[in-house]
Amino acid sequence: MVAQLQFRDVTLGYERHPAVHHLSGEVASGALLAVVGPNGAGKSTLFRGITGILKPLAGSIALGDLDIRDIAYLPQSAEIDRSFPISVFDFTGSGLWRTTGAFGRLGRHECRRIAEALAAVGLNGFENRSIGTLSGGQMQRMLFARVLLQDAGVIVLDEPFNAIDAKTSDDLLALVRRWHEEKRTVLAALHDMEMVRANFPETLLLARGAVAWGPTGQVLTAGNLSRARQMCEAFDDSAAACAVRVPPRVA
Ligand SMILES: Nc1ncnc2c1ncn2[C@@H]1O[C@H](COP(=O)(O)OP(=O)(O)OP(=O)(O)O)[C@@H](O)[C@H]1O
Repeated sequence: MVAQLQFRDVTLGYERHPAVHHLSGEVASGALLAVVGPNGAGKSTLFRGITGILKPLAGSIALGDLDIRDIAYLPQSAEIDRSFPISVFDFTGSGLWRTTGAFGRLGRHECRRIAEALAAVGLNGFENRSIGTLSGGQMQRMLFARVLLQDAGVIVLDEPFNAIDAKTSDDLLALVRRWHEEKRTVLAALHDMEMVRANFPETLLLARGAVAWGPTGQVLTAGNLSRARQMCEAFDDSAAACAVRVPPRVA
């Protein structure tokens, strides 16, 4: 197994209050991993750590030879400021920033790629619409189009199927399957356990720390799910960072 991501006793949090505690483990290159857990379990926090938005309070997340720009991140749609005056075309085109730079000119080739990505998610004809006019499902499709354009080796999806209808969810799940077939590493935070059981071979059950991590069938047991709920309920949100700081290991 070639590890793509390594969590080395990593603790992540906000203003010195830990939200994810002492997580260790590896995500193999090409894995299709579901990250599940109750509300507040730390799924988004973990993803912010992986994408470099949040620096660890202790421990580290090793990326091997992966460049952080080769990680595509689909945030929860609630995190997108829909009042920002930007068109669907330009928003989606920001997926090309890695190659064009933030103020790079979009040539004919780039414009064609953006159009193709929008077509792949069923949004042809929406190019000139302002993002604030999109429905929830259309917004989610646009976020997937941006990830498509990024052409990244690691794809991190935070609740990608939240509050969307079955057709949209099926279409977008097909893209996830395609990324997996293309040997990209995909991590997705999900709440729908049936979807996880049917589509994600590996699962990390999180409740501020790892409750279980491995083959989905062995992780999603009634006992583990109940333990995760209890651990989240018992967690003290105002706890200070651990007194003993674990130094990052040298690769
Ligand atoms: N920006 C922030 N500042 C302070 N605390 C935060 C911040 N974001 C999250 N938290 C806290 O960190 C903890 C973990 O939250 P997180 O959003 O990572 O959980 P989650 O598993 O993604 O939850 P959900 O399923 O509800 O999206 C929660 O107690 C939350 O209140």
